[in-house]
Amino acid sequence: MTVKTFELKVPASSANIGPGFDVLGIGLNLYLTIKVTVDSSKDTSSDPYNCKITYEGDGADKVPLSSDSNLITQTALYVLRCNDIHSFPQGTHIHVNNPIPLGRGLGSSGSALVGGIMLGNELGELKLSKLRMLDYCLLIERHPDNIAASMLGGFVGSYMNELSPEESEAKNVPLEFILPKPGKTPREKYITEEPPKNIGEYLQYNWSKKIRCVAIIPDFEVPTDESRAVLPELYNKQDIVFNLQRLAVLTTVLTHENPDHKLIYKAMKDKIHQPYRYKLIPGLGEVLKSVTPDTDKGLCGICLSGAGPTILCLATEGFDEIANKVISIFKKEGVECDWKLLDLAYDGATVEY
Ligand SMILES: Nc1ncnc2c1ncn2[C@@H]1O[C@H](COP(=O)(O)OP(=O)(O)O)[C@@H](O)[C@H]1O
Ligand SMILES: N[C@@H](CCOP(=O)(O)O)C(=O)O
Repeated sequence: MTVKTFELKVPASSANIGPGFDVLGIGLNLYLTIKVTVDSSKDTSSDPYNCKITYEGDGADKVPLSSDSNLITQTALYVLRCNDIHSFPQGTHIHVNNPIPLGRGLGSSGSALVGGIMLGNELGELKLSKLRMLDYCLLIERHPDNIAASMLGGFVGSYMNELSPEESEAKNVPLEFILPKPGKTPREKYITEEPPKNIGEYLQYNWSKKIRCVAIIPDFEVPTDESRAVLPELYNKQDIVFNLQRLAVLTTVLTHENPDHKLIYKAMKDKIHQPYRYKLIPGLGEVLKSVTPDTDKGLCGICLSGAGPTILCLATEGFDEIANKVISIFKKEGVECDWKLLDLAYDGATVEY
């Protein structure tokens, strides 16, 4: 009888940071943990792929516990399948503890994907590097900002490489062939090939240790798919240049040891995703307009976190006051909020035996 145990820890993320839509992200010290035990003497045959799942934390009332429909295990099965392994080892048990609120723009799905890929990597003893694992993540998530921040940690910029026509075709394969719905897709259509190599490039920037993150979390979900569906296909030149100019300044100004609050605030403005998302998040326009370094001591910048509805305030002090101001604006719209004071998770996703 062999027993193997290990624990995966994956940070939450806040993607975009204002103008860096699909480009920038920070890993946050709010961790999805996955405790794994493989005990070959245990009977796990009641699950279609031999994996007992237990779960606590956010989403406990709705996250599926069958390995063919849970995002973490579906993702692990995808990596295993690409490496010619078609089930979890006999006696696999994963216990998930998830404090990351689902559907709020703190990267819960990105963290689940990163956790799932790492789970497959460990169980299959595949020895994939973090960069290679990001290729697998990108076939599912299709934008690099949140997954790169969760996988690598810290403050990360990323872009997608231009791929050959064949590689692009492989990258854009329908999602249901990668994460098949239980019983819906014929087995022969499952993707069993490894993803193209080096789909993305990533760079970790420094981050001023004086800047902390206030996440104000409204009590409703905005699924990322819906929040992306409201964005236009085409943009005008002025709006793109507006964002590019700010992005160039933002990635450096956030690294300065002594933060320039007013410059950060201005450099965090955006014209390519936040305005289109106002209609999904009552109060968002008012929040972004009303909380400023002039009116709120300690505030550096404010933006929508990921696809929303969470608001990310970067600040050096006055954390409670800033959070309470945002909460009071949402309250006028009938929206209740929770809030958390977070710091960057510099190590990214980890595995411990
Ligand atoms: N720990 C988890 N385990 C299983 N599924 C998860 C987990 N975290 C997120 N998900 C899935 O991802 C969905 C949320 O993804 P998404 O809409 O992209 O929001 P977010 O901004 O939180 O990433 C959830 O409704 C759930 O289906
Ligand atoms: N760039 C993406 C980021 C989505 O992040 P999430 O935390 O909401 O999953 C977007 O803005 O759509």
